[in-house]
Amino acid sequence: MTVSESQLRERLRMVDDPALGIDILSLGLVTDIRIEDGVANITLAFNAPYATDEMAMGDRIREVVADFGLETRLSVTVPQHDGSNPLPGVRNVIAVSSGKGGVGKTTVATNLATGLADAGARVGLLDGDIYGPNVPKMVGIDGEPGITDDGTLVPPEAYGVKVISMAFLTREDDDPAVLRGPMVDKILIQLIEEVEWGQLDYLVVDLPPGTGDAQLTLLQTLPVTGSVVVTTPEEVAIDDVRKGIEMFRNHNTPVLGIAENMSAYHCPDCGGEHTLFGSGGGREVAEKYDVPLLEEIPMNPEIRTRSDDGAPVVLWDTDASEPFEDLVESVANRIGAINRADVAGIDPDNPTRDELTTPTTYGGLENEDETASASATDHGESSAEDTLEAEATPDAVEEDADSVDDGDESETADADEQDDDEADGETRSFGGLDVSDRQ
Ligand SMILES: Nc1ncnc2c1ncn2[C@@H]1O[C@H](COP(=O)(O)OP(=O)(O)OP(=O)(O)O)[C@@H](O)[C@H]1O
Repeated sequence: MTVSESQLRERLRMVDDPALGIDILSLGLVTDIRIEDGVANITLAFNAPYATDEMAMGDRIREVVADFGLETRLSVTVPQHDGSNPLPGVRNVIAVSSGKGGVGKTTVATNLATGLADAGARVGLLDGDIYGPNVPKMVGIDGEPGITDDGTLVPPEAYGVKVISMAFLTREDDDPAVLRGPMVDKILIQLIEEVEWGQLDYLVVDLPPGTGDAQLTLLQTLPVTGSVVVTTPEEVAIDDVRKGIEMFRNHNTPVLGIAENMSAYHCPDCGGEHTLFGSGGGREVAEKYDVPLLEEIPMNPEIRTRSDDGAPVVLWDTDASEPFEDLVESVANRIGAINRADVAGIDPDNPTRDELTTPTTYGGLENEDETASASATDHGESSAEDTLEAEATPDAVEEDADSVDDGDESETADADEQDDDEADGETRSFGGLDVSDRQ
């Protein structure tokens, strides 16, 4: 059967976006289609690498295309931010925040970062918690960053995650409580801008607890894609969550959702479930503010012992790791939904067809070849093209766990491979997914 590009394009209306509930063509997510030698080359405006929803849409597109007897090659053209972005190589910034201290914010940030890297993504972790920079300990780094000739910090790695922490820049005898505001700002900006982050799919930022000046500095300096708000379920913690959500909304930063930590304790002795900090607070506040409840993480001593050992629990295949695996998936999917809603010009929390504009946001479906790339350039977007080819499967935990023993020289073979590939712009492949960056 011969099929034209416009016929194939129309057929892609059969592929719905699972988060936004609208088909990908109407959303303007299909930015180019070309059929050559029995292969349908389709370009998509996706920007959440390894998000399961985006991989599922890729599979669905392949099925639809196969009905025409064609093979599929999917490219992802990512709108990169313009020149004012201090981190041009970073696709998504995820802020992890909490209204008050001690609720498990750093535990969530470290598990999120290492879990995303374990799925195959390129990840950085910025420990911006000036009052308790615990990230290096929780991921088992005791080395220090390297430094280039021009004074840029080179982050040490753990489990494939590039890590920078306040702990690297403040001496042990520095009392963060006495650091004055401008000094804190200076250090935070240095942590963001003077670091060799390279190309990252996700930069996870562990914010200090609360809603003070340090948080505002970070929000004003970083292009935050969305924030995860961590809380325990009790009333006083929930009151602080409200302030946090309002702070993000005042800065036009999407709230990815609530992670309720220490939700319940499953007692191994009596078999009962105890809600030490009450229950339902996270769900209540999520409903009130119309944001997703991303996960309810039970209290489990294994979560603490793994963190204390510098090997986040998400990397271990146990009962305690499951809520964090789910959280990683929900966060990546939510980031993807927010980016795709942005392309479509609609509200990710209330997507309706009424708000849709012409589906040619930055592609050139109607206008072939040169026009498509010219259109992307007009928007000040350099396009990185990724190729989705197969399903992702997480890397073996043990291999990653071994690599932490090497401390700050813990760059894994995978990461080495990845760096080489990036340098010459060839396809990089890990976790079963082929991705090629054209820089
Ligand atoms: N679900 C959980 N079950 C058991 N222990 C937990 C859980 N979540 C966190 N912890 C433990 O609670 C302690 C506090 O967690 P964490 O340091 O992540 O909190 P935080 O909100 O970042 O604190 P701070 O405000 O001091 O930075 C740590 O010892 C951590 O291992």
